[in-house]
Amino acid sequence: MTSQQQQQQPASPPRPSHRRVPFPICEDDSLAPFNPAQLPSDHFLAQRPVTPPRPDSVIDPVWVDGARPDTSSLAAADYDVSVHTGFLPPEEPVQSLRGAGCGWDALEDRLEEVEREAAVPGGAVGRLSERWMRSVRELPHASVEPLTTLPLLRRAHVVLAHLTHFYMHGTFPSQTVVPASLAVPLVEVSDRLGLPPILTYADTVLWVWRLTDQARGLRADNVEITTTFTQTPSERAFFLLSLFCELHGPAILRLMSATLDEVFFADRTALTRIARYLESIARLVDELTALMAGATRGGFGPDQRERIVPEVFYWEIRPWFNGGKWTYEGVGPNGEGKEMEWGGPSAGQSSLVHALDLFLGVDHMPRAHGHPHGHGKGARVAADKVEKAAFPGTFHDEHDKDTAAAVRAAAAADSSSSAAASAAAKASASLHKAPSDATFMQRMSHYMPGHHRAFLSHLESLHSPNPAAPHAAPVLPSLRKLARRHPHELGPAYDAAVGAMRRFRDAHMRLATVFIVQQARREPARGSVHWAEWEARRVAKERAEEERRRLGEGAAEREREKVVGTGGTDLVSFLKRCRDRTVEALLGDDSDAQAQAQA
Ligand code: HEM
Repeated sequence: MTSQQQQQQPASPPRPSHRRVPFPICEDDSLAPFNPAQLPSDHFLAQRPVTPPRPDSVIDPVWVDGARPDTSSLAAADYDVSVHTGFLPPEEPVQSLRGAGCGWDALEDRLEEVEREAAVPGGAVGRLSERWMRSVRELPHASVEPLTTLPLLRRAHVVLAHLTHFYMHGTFPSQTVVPASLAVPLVEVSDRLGLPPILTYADTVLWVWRLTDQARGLRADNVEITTTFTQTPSERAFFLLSLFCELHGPAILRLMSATLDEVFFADRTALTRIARYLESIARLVDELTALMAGATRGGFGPDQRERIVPEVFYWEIRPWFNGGKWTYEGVGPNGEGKEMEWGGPSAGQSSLVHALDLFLGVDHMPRAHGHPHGHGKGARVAADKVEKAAFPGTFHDEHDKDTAAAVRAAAAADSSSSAAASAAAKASASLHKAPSDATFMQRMSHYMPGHHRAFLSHLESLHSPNPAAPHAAPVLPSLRKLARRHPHELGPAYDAAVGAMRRFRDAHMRLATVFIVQQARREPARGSVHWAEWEARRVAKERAEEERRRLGEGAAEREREKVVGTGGTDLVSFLKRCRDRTVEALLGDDSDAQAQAQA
């Protein structure tokens, strides 16, 4: 543009210098390249966490310097979120700790051995050799001393968490004691990462990939999953499905960041831009939905070549993921064992989905049935009851004590007996441990790397005044509030984004139905360790049917619910509830939107 043309342009209103979308949003974006110094200090992608994650666990000063997240990513580096890779690490993960010394070579060796041993037709749950199990117990204690960077710590968690799950489910019924050779370094490494000492979504998706061709960078057709339990294409595809979703993270986060910049100003230009960004977010979320729909139909990813076989997933892969109430040997203050209960990995631990919910104002807080906005104590108690029914092992209650006792008793008995089977079923229903007043989504955040959890809590705090420091930082109106205030400018775009999240959850429910609910009803292979458990359930169900005939329909219905339990009914109603919470966020013809706008 010539200087003469510039003079003829209508003068645009002066704008503060930090009104700048921090990253190029799309190809034709005309904004200047991002300079991190231009971000306002309270920008959600700029600020250091107010409280660093798990500060009490950072005991090694070397770690403080060496393991800080990579700050070259120009995005919320202190939160370990990258502008190029989102919640995935900015560099290809460390592939091996060989050469680190201090016991890590031996741990890598055990992992390589067991991956080979477990790669047998029909799966190896409950059938690992005593030779391998013993070799794990006899491992020298690995020291975390050489793990001075975040990528090294991540690899250590991947190795130890996989070895732990191989070990615990290498016998049937599963083990209940994590040997000190795994437990001690796992707890130490977990503390430093702000993770629980169990296999998480980070270990199975975020941190276990490598590039096929280094020159082509991170993209869906150039990435491979490196560590699996079964070495099957189905397991690789299962993790790739989530990884492909995460690849949308950078674009989504950039749009969220740009939106929040505009929310700060909320003038006419800002509202137009926000509407555009929300529509783009809706399109990106629809791409996640398309991935899920592809996986449900049979093929997804580049050339639709990835495929997860539902029965292989359910019977051969998924049992390796189970968490439980385990004794971690040698981790107590005086070297004694410590009992802890944790659930296994779930894409419910994906920070990306949580970030979208927070950003759009999808509220998962428990509330009383029929009271969509009820948040009182009574409402929470009622909703907790529903969650307890769906995930009985999630809560600390009498049931947990019974489960541990039942498992111990069953382990002592014949492993093919129905007692062992039903105890194992009970144990595998033990999913997630966390405070009983937290929602499922809150509990899932305990399974995210500490930096990501801090990122989400910072995102949340942008809209909520800090009662301890009411004047500390300006509080942004939530996007939902803003959309209600400006229904004409923002309503349709906001609803488009929330509607996309609803379609995402609809597609996810279909996926869970095909891969879990339907499979739970099918008979596993006769030779597999699951057959006895399945048979015990079948017999119990038959008994319930007899009861139905004896007691009449209503009572029998209740019996049937008890039997199906977490195998189907409860899971579906839980996922439906997450979907319903999303629908509640829609503004639609929200009658009180105008009233809010006046407020
Ligand atoms: C075959 C693939 C999948 C299956 C069988 C599956 C199954 C499940 C199940 C059983 C739950 C209930 C809670 C739990 O057990 O952890 C769940 C929750 C959840 N999953 Fe998946 N899932 C799959 C893929 C994905 C993917 C690719 C994503 C997205 C990254 C995802 C996101 C979520 C979220 C966010 C929740 C929490 C509930 C909600 O927000 O609706 N899942 N999933």
